[in-house]
Amino acid sequence: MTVTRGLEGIIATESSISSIIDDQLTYVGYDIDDLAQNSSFEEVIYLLWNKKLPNETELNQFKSSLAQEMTLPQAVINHLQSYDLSTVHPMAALRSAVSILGLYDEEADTIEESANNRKAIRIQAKISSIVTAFGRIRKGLDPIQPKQEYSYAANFLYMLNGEEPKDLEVEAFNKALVLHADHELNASTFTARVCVATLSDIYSGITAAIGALKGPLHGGANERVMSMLTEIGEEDKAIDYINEKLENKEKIMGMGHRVYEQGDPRAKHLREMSKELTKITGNSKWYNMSVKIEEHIKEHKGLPANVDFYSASVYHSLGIDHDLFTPIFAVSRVSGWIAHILEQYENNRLIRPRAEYVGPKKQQYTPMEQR
Ligand SMILES: CC(=O)SCCNC(=O)CCNC(=O)[C@H](O)C(C)(C)COP(=O)(O)OP(=O)(O)OC[C@H]1O[C@@H](n2cnc3c(N)ncnc32)[C@H](O)[C@@H]1OP(=O)(O)O
Ligand SMILES: O=C([O-])CC(=O)C(=O)O
Repeated sequence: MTVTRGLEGIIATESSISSIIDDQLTYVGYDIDDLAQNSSFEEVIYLLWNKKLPNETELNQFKSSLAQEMTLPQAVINHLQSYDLSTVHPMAALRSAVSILGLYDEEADTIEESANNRKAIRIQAKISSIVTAFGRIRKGLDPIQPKQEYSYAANFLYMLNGEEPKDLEVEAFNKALVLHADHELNASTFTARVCVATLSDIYSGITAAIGALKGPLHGGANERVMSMLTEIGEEDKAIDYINEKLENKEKIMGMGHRVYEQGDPRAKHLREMSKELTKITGNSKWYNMSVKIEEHIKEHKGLPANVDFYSASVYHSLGIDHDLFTPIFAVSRVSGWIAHILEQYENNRLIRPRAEYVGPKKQQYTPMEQR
């Protein structure tokens, strides 16, 4: 047996959802640059789930079905209010809350196609309400009901902050959601597919995927990028800080990627947004510091920035709490997880690779009293 550590380069499935070819990312064949520039997040969700762009009527219907499903069961809110949110990481709370959401969905345990399509809408709609409710409850505030007339991006910011978001904020947040929506067979998507390939249900698949996204080598990196920038504090300290980390063989969060060699095509959009948002904050420190780090790592390690690097300063500029960065990634990526889960069900086979056994062999069993 040949072991490929981390399954690098292994083609584990066929998929017609997103592709990365020659460092270019497409969703259903549409270039991410075009989608980031032109589309709403709702349009992208529709594209990922239906493999075609919606016409105006289809999009309006889709938007309204999402907006109608955003309200959370009171039991989920009660659950969020029942523990000490000052000590719980929001990704842990989200993982548990999505699982609990399944307990209040009468169709949770069926994997029948039309039920799955209805659950897809419910989960996509409600995940944003869970994250924003968490963000408010821990500050002693009540969750806010979404506005039917708002877009998904605008509703998220509104439900989090309780005030009408500015156009530039909605535009930036919508673009971030579009850019994070899907990414071929990344670790959390693979996790979701492995889970449902046992013919388990969609809530189990999403709960498992949230657990995988939480880790710092994956979605958890965006929060840690902001911790790093905050720890550095001043622009002129950035290079010494990074050099020390590299000398200690520590990884720089938001840098490097398993698949991209030259660079992550999403990073340039987030870099531009990070720069643009300094217009709102009047503070270009985090953007300037990020550029310095990116250039230094590229030059000295040959590693490009990934999607998590500039999303940190983008979300910070939008006034979002740092530990909500990864939950926001989940709010977007759940669209991709659902698309992959539905694709897995369509042509399912149990995912069960092998391990090469390297432990001791032919051991003699010793009775307890002789050990
Ligand atoms: C949305 C996302 O999930 S994007 C990724 C988010 N994660 C991060 O930003 C965390 C930081 N980055 C990393 O840890 C890695 O680049 C990963 C996990 C993303 C991909 O890495 P892999 O393909 O598994 O590469 P691996 O971790 O084996 O690293 C290969 C070499 O590059 C180095 N390297 C990779 N990334 C980094 C980094 N960010 N900082 C410093 N060195 C790095 C490793 O130390 C290793 O060096 P060595 O060969 O001298 O030991
Ligand atoms: O594809 C990966 O390995 C990680 C990533 O960039 C993502 O999930 O967006």
